Amino acid sequence: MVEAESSKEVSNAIFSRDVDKKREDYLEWTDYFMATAFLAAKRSKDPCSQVGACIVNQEKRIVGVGYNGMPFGCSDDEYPWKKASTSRLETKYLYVCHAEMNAILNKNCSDVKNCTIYVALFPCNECAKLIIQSGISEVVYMSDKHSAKEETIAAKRMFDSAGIKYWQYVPKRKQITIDFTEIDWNRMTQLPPTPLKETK
Ligand SMILES: Nc1ccn([C@H]2C[C@H](O)[C@@H](COP(=O)(O)O)O2)c(=O)n1
Ligand SMILES: [Zn+2]
Repeated sequence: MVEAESSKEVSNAIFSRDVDKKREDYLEWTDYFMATAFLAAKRSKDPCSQVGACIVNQEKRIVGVGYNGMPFGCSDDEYPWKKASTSRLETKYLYVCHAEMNAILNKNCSDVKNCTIYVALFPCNECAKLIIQSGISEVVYMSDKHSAKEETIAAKRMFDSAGIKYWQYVPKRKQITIDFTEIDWNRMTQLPPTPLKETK
């Protein structure tokens, strides 16, 4: 009996310590903004590459989000998603709007001057032009897998000339899980609620 009481006290102490103190494993700003870009990418219908972008102002407010997709009025059920065909007109490349372009065009403020764009893939030359002309001053990217392509080399050349800072994001964690059921978890135990017993 005495033993049971004391172990209860110990567990209460652990739980109260965990819920009384500030959380330590919260998302840092860069992780949050890059994760927002990755979440947006989940909307993409592109079967090969889902790219997302998130524009953030100097007050750390998200002012635009986008992902790669077909333009308005151009049905993503009708336009091609193929990478290669005998005719380029039958590939996605002539039609798809890049994530960066959509994020800039989706902006919810008058301009994106001095903003930072978080993007899953290093911008291509066409998006680099849009980024520069829109006044964005910093690019944070996750992957540079197309670094040898002319589009990427040209993009970097233009960023260097225009004084746009760019740097590769190295995630602190490999994965971020979004679990919609978590909100109903027990605050003290961090466990899912015990399933209700079936009543006869
Ligand atoms: N920075 C980028 C690079 C590419 N995209 C889009 C354009 C296409 O939908 C897809 C690339 O297709 P893949 O050649 O990998 O089959 O990604 C973008 O939005 N932003
Ligand atoms: Zn692009």
